[in-house]
Amino acid sequence: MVNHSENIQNLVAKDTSHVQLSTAQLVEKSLKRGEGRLTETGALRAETGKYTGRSPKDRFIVEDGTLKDKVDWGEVNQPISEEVFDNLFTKVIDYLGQKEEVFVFNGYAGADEKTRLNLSVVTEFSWHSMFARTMFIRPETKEEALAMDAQFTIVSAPTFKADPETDGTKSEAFVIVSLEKGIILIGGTEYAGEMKKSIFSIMNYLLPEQGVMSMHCSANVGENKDVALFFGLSGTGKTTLSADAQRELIGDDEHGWNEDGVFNIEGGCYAKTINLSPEKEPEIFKAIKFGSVLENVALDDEGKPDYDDGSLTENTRAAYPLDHIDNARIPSVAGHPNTIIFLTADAFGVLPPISKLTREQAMYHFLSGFTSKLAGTERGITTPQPVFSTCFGSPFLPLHAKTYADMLGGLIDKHNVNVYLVNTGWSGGEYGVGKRMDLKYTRSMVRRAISGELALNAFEEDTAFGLSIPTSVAGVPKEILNPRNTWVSEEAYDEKALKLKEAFIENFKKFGTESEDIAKKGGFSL
Ligand SMILES: Nc1ncnc2c1ncn2[C@@H]1O[C@H](COP(=O)(O)OP(=O)(O)O)[C@@H](O)[C@H]1O
Ligand SMILES: C=C(OP(=O)(O)O)C(=O)O
Ligand SMILES: [Mn+2]
Repeated sequence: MVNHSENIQNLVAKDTSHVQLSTAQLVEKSLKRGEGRLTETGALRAETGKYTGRSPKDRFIVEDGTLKDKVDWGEVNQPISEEVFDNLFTKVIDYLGQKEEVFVFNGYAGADEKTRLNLSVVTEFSWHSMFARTMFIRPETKEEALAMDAQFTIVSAPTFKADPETDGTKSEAFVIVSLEKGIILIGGTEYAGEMKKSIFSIMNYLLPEQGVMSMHCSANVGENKDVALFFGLSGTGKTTLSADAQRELIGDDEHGWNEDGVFNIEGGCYAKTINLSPEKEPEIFKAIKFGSVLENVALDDEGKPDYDDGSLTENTRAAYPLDHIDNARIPSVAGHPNTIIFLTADAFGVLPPISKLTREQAMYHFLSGFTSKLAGTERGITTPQPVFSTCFGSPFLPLHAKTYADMLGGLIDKHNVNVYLVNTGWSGGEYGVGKRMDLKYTRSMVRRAISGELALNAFEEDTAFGLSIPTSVAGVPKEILNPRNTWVSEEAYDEKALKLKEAFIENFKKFGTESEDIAKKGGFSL
């Protein structure tokens, strides 16, 4: 029998383990160990080698007895046996035990104290500890951190490579969650995003059990306490659109919604930095300074980042604590949302840039989760891949999609929320022909949706999907509002739109006959 907690405690208690180092100490350590370099604004920059995005095929959940019926097993939540887990756990602990030093960060997931999770993150790399310190919620004092009892522990050993033949993994990399033991074991990959997204997956398991909705969305709040949520799969614009000088940022990626309102799960943001510019995304650009971590961003000899350089990956990243954003709300808690925006990056270029959804359409589109996987975010994705990612976050959902959809439906009704579908993807033709929607237009549309101004406008129904498209939006050229007008050929548009509609219908079959009603009311039945 492996005593997991004793093993972890012994590792943490070693003289050579650094527990709860300050940001300055972690930066110094990282530089001394040759893990990274400083940028001209004092950010720490690291490269992650072969793995520059998440590796979903290497992600597993231990099939413990008590979980069998709860987890939605399949391609996303791949089962792995306790035996395989224990064997790898022992190897990884031994491996880390032989290292000259390891790093430990203790903190929280969840800004709501009633449901927050105590975390411990044990890492081989100093810069990974810095990432954890940046992304999770920091205890106020070191004493508080040292006194914590972890409910979940991440053990990360990126230079430990599994042997699929003997270790029972699919490759050298693995991200294995044991919900029962409260352990996440990561090896073979240096991409830091695995750590934050595995904790998110766990919160998506734990929060619904406590009656709290968990969501893959960003959130911000305006002067009038009007809260907006932006759901979307990776790269669709959650981080970019939630950073808005006119509104307080609650968080950029992971939130809970309880009887008091919404709260952030994290303490930091994780922005994509490809083509980042101070003109288009000033808040994010300014947030990258001492205390931030850059991943796979090109750096010249003088330490100046070149954000246009995607030679290491399209998925270049910046992690920064929430307080690097001027108008961040800390603690990151706010009231109930008035507006929900579903972000989709439609690579076919057929969905309107903004449309207002009825309650039924909202349920249908939430369950469908149509969007694209964008280049670099997952291993092997180099061009946008259309995908149905249920709840706009299927890679992170351990439970059945209906659990989340039912909760959201109930909350939308109770709080009378306006829901919009926003296409941040292609316009004027599909990927390769048209171009990505102009960010400044998306921002204008989103601002007007949130202010309530848009709901008062006149709408027309689109021919393909029955969506309500506003006939005008201040600051946005009229002709881009209905995508049919932006294509060179209307026939070509109609053909592509019909294909997408058929794909929607086909995809929805997986939700079974009990969901037929949702499809019918959402306007998607044959
Ligand atoms: N119309 C648009 N809306 C939102 N983002 C856009 C748009 N056009 C281009 N982008 C770019 O797409 C990326 C969106 O990424 P990000 O906001 O980090 O997504 P997420 O947080 O959902 O993963 C950014 O690099 C942003 O500059
Ligand atoms: C970190 C990620 O999420 P996002 O792009 O949604 O910020 C990810 O998908 O690896
Ligand atoms: Mn993001």
